[in-house]
Amino acid sequence: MNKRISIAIDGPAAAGKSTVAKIVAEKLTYVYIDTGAMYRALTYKALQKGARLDSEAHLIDILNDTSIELQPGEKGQKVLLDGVEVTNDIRSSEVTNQVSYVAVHELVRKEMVKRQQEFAVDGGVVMDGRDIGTHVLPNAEVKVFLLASVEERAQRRHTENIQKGFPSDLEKLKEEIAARDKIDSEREVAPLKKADDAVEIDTTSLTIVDVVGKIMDLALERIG
Ligand SMILES: Nc1ncnc2c1ncn2[C@@H]1O[C@H](COP(=O)(O)OP(=O)(O)O)[C@@H](O)[C@H]1O
Ligand SMILES: Nc1ccn([C@@H]2O[C@H](COP(=O)(O)OP(=O)(O)O)[C@@H](O)[C@H]2O)c(=O)n1
Repeated sequence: MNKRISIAIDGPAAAGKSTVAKIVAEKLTYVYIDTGAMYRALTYKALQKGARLDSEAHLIDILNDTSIELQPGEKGQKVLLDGVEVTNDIRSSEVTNQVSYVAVHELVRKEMVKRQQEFAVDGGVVMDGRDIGTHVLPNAEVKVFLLASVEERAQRRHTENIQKGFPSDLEKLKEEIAARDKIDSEREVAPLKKADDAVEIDTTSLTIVDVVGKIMDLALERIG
């Protein structure tokens, strides 16, 4: 049997990480793990409980009492929070605009990283996030850092919102994406950063098929 490797895909908001990670995982029959969904699920629960998002102690208490499951579903990955599906709820703009404040806390990250590493223990995973190549899977055989201009990323989310029938304001999206990138890149613990050994791919003028092709080439080289 071929070696089952780990593939880490990091990058800023709306760079295309989850889209290509999902396709690469399908092609290789690997498990896809969306780590952003885990931070989103915790944020959703904390907001429901009226928790202060600047209170690390409160958030870690909530997380220690929370189960987050990621399951393959018909339309991509399903997210279960304490056994209840929240796949769509965690994509609300309220969660999107608050999640980076939850993700700054060291103890929260430590627990999330532990859970993520457990998912990946047997290899055969494609994991996307912000700190996968640098902290979660530092020994991943393939590390990719996806980039695109903020204008392109906002336009992609805008098109996606319109296709889904959601209200969408391109200028506001641009500001929100830039604000989230800033918090994610400037936080002290495991900031968004390209791992030294990651391959950078600027997707601004690439199609999804192009990006998947480049990652598959890297993966197949390592799988042998
Ligand atoms: N290379 C690409 N070219 C055009 N659109 C893309 C590309 N990659 C992803 N997209 C689209 O951009 C949007 C954001 O992608 P997504 O995978 O959700 O980003 P991320 O996981 O990095 O936040 C989606 O609507 C997706 O279909
Ligand atoms: N490994 C990760 C994944 C996400 N996150 C946080 O979770 C947020 C949401 O991640 P996401 O991947 O769902 O974001 P999108 O780019 O898909 O909108 C990010 O903006 C980060 O604040 C993180 O800190 N570390």
